[in-house]
Amino acid sequence: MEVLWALAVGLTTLVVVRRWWCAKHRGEGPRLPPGTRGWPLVGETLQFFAIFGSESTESFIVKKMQKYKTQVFRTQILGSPMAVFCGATGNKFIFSNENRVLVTSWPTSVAKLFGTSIITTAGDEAKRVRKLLMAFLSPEALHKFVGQMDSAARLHLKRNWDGKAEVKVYHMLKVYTFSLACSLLASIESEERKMELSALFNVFLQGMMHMDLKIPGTRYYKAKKAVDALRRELRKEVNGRKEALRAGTANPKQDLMSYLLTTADDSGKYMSDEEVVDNIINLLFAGHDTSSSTLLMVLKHLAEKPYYYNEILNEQREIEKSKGKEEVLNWEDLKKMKYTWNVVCEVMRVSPTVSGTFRHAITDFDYAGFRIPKGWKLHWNAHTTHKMEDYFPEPEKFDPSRFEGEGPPPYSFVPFGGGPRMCPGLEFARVEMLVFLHNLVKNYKWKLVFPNEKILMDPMPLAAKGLPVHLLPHLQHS
Ligand code: HEM
Repeated sequence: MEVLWALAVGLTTLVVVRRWWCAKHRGEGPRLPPGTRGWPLVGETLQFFAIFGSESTESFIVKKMQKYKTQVFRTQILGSPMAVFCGATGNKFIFSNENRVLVTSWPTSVAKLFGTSIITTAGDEAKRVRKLLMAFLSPEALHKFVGQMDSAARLHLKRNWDGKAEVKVYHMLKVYTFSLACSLLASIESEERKMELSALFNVFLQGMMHMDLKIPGTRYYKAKKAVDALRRELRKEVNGRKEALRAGTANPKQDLMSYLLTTADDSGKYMSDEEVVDNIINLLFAGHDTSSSTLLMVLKHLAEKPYYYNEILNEQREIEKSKGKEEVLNWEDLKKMKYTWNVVCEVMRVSPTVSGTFRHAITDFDYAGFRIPKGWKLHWNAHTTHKMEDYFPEPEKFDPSRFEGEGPPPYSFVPFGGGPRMCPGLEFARVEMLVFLHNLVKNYKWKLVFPNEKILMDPMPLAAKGLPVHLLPHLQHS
């Protein structure tokens, strides 16, 4: 009974405090976007992050958009006021105004772990780093890595899928994308070395979004230790590579590490060894979980939709027929994978791997008739844009033909973001995923072990049971 009384008093107090808080801030400026600050201190953090915790990621934002009927609304997340920009118009504004009125934004604790790398730089420095990275990540530079990716995919399938009746797709895809990233970014080929780095990397990933408590045993503390160890290990690789480049036993264009060590920026300046290490860690982070989560969703959709699987198989078989048995894929082959890529795009439309990212306002500015004050956080959201009827008729229908011809209107399909901060790894991801799908479908069909397995957003799509599948190898075809 006493517990009930205490609960009732507690709840009433919370409601009164909340009303007082809302009333206090109601008059804070007629031109601010509509919205509410939610509860004192916590604001609407729980509701907002709940969108990342379930499959129906758009509910919080969609409800607010329906309520306010504007292109932008305000909320309060983790103690900061935030404006949420909706739809293609909102995306266009955010992507076109980097360094003018806004800049990219990561929590300080996360930025601290990444040191001096692309995501922690802004303005001219960000442009300089991006240009150096693009020397390796541009389509032209990636041409020569297609064959290497193909060999890596074949080897991975041979070692980890062939002869198995069942595989846990999520784990296998992570192994594949991490291993490929180690090879292409730093020519790390030893399985033992990859496992050592992957173990450190996983501790880093598990703790990076946690609070910087500086208490031994906490997740962030462990993540900091793990990233320090990763830095030491990659520093050893960099030293070894510099020796080899001097001795002429390494190729200046063999991987990202070599590119970064041997390419100067427009002013003739080279990246420091620390910068090279930090950027490789950054790309390992940004590049492997994203691709594995996307492939996970592609494999899930293909298991559920045999029609699209068969169409992809036909396309890939045509490419296979045009090649010798041991001949690896090349850039021309990738150009023929249009249908397969349209299916991947439709999967990224209905289940975007990255829901959206954050910026912050570096000056007061006006948008859609509202004032956004300097210092506010800003958010753009792929999930909501991808489900808008205006850009995608019958948005719930799975239909890869949306990507034929001109495709969706500008800024409406944004799985890789946009503008100067757009994902620099887009082409890398495209090639990596197409090459993997080519090799997978031509060897296997698969069936979900748990047809209704839940997909969690953590914050990227993750299958609750790891998406185990029954593997059904094709009978030998001519
Ligand atoms: C399907 C796979 C991938 C998806 C869906 C994806 C998506 C994204 C998104 C949405 C952003 C934020 C863009 C913005 O804020 O406007 C981003 C940033 C980034 N991505 Fe990717 N990405 C993928 C693969 C990769 C790969 C393979 C790499 C590297 C090899 C990579 C490297 C990066 C980096 C370094 C950034 C930060 C860019 C900056 O802050 O300027 N990504 N990615």
